[in-house]
Amino acid sequence: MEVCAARAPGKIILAGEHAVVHGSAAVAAAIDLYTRCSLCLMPLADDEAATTLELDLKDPSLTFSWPCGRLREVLLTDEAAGVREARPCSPDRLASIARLLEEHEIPEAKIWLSAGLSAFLFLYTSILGCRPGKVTVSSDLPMGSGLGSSAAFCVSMSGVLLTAAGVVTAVGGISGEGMGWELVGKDDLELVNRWAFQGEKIIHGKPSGIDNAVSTFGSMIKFKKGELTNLKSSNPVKMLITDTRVGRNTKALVAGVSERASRHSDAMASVFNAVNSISEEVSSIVELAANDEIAITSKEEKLAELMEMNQGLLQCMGVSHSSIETVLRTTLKFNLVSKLTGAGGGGCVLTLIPTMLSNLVLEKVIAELESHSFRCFKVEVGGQGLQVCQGGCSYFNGDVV
Ligand SMILES: Nc1ncnc2c1ncn2[C@@H]1O[C@H](COP(=O)(O)OP(=O)(O)OP(=O)(O)O)[C@@H](O)[C@H]1O
Ligand SMILES: C[C@@](O)(CCO)CC(=O)[O-]
Ligand SMILES: [Mg+2]
Repeated sequence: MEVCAARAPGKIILAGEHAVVHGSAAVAAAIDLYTRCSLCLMPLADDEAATTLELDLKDPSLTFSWPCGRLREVLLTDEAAGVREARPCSPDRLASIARLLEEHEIPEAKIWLSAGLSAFLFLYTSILGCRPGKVTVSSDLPMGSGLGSSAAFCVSMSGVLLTAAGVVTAVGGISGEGMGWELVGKDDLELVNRWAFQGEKIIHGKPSGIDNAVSTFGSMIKFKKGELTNLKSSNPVKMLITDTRVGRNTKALVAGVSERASRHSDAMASVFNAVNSISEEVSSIVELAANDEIAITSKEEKLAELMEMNQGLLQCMGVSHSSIETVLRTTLKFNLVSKLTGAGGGGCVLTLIPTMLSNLVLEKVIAELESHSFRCFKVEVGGQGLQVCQGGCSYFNGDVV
């Protein structure tokens, strides 16, 4: 029984969501909340009826299983057809995957999982064929809330599958972490990113690629038309994340913005253009070195103003929500600026935490936000991207320990 695992981080978008789908620049950073996938490859048995592909989702505690013979029959495939180039999921293959999912009773309240399950079946069978195995997924990220849960799912899944296929290899441990997680070389990361993007297309419809890129490569990045620039943030950027717990779906929100853009093409082109300028300015500001209190405060004031402007333009795109407006009003009472992050329509909101803000005030802000039944997270911004744990990693109940 071969065992390997991968973990990939969620993300925040500091500026540029939605506009990035239409060619504007955006700025995003990895956060220290992860999705972890582990894989046990089972030996091939003579009795095919006995072999299955199993997916165990720890959150929300559901298990799915497909007989390998049934996968072969419906997908008309056995061997994976070369994994060094990521292939898109054809409409025929997506229809076959939908048939396989229909054979499962997905609870009505969890029907939103179908997109993730489709991406899983596509990635698994494309990379490993119809081999028997058990994949376990657990995540720190709220799903469908703007923190890139779909991208972290596709990146960690692609990472573990490509590691098992022997085409991605670990290059060394992470200092200070004795958990067996290792980094991955640049070319391997590029390959994982291309596969994860194909998975994101199944979940998002028309992703820009920013979420899978920041989850794969980590750090803080500027992203424009598929081009990625690493940003060296010279001072820590502190953000509070508030999850409004209002569920929404990125695919529908992205489609809604595109429809508005086709109804008002000139006006929306100006909106996207303004967002592009905001993202360019945000990316230069985060790289500015500020060495004293005055310089740090001035840098933070500029960032806050740009976030406020970006939020106004997201309202123009039609992706704000009354719950987001409540967060904005609440934090403004403490002179703090917030903007939605990710696709909006509910989900998560970012609040810039100035370096000089006292912990006492921050705790008051959190208490007031939580009195609205929102959930707050303090996160580290700009950390590592994909990490893997190859062979030899101890495996316990789906967690790498
Ligand atoms: N751990 C997971 N297990 C199974 N499916 C998942 C998991 N994480 C994400 N998904 C799939 O991704 C979908 C959520 O993706 P969606 O793009 O709508 O939100 P998000 O990625 O959290 O937010 P954003 O795209 O705005 O950053 C879920 O409905 C599910 O289908
Ligand atoms: C809304 C969006 O811009 C970001 C979602 O995190 C979609 C995308 O870029 O794929
Ligand atoms: Mg997503």
